[in-house]
Amino acid sequence: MTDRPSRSRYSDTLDIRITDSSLRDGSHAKRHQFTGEDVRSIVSALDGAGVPVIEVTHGDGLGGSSFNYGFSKTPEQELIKIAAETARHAKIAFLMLPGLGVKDDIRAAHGNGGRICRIATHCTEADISVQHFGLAREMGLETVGFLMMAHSTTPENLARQARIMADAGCQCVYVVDSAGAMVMDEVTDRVAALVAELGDDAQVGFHGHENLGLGVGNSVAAVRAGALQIDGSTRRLGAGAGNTPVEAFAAVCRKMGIRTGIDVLKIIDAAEDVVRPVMDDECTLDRMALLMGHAGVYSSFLKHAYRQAERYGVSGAQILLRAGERRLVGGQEDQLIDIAVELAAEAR
Ligand SMILES: C[C@H](O)CC(=O)C(=O)O
Ligand SMILES: [Mn+2]
Repeated sequence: MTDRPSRSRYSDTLDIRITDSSLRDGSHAKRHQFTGEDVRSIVSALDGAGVPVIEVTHGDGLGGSSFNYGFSKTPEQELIKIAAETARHAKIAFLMLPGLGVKDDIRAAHGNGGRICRIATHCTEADISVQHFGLAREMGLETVGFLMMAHSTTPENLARQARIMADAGCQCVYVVDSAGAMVMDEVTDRVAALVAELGDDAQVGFHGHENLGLGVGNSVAAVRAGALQIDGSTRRLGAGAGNTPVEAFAAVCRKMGIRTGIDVLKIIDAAEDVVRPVMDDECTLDRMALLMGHAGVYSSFLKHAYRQAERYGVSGAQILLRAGERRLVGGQEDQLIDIAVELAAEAR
């Protein structure tokens, strides 16, 4: 592979490390209805295929089970525990959004076998993660920072926010394309800005969505720009049109000589035989998902938009377009109700 800084290698055995988010980002697509058995079967298959990290939590992270975001069928701490008991090699990661989850949730996830604490903030609000990174490091957890909706700020601003996370104890800061709105050069510029800012203080990661059909291409661009950790979801099981498909990305990496530690044939089988049966539907690049990428809308809004469109008899596509105009961010799911009411009033 060319164009990659020679110092960039995750470890002696891996060039990059892939985290599978199907049991966390995929929770949005499942409307947070994962069962213990779903987690057991998916973790077992991914672990057997050599996936090094598997993320398990409510789609909106620890404490996400609520009226605003949607209630979980199974308590997430129970799912984390099952995942940790099932995995033989993979580390179990969990996500938390400060304020939605609290420090006690981190302690509980650690007690249940979670080993990587991923803390997510809007891309201009890294300062709210400082105390959580401090706690996680004190507890001996590996730390990852998630700068969400990264398309909505400049590479320079994003790098400044990454510095806040790294100084607080974050070991890898992710450029998170929550809306699946970035095209390759935008990923390259942001990842490169973080790599330049962080140097050896922290690694850089990339989390993509398929809303413009660019999950794999954008992830390759991120690796070329120096990202050492990449997220994906097997069978694209994630919000919006889903995440970068792990099985396709692993196959592409193999062709490019990038070592991921994942057995391509086994992950292809896991996608088809284990993950697909758990999914309600395929995560597809249909009109609604494509509009999200086009208008820069948070992927997790998709199911909420469908729900409010049905409830108020208005167009889901119009809801998403207005959400883009209002530049809504994660946590403003209730604003979709406001938009639906507005559209219904206009129609009368
Ligand atoms: C809480 C969000 O679903 C985190 C995420 O996966 C994203 O922003 O993308
Ligand atoms: Mn996501």
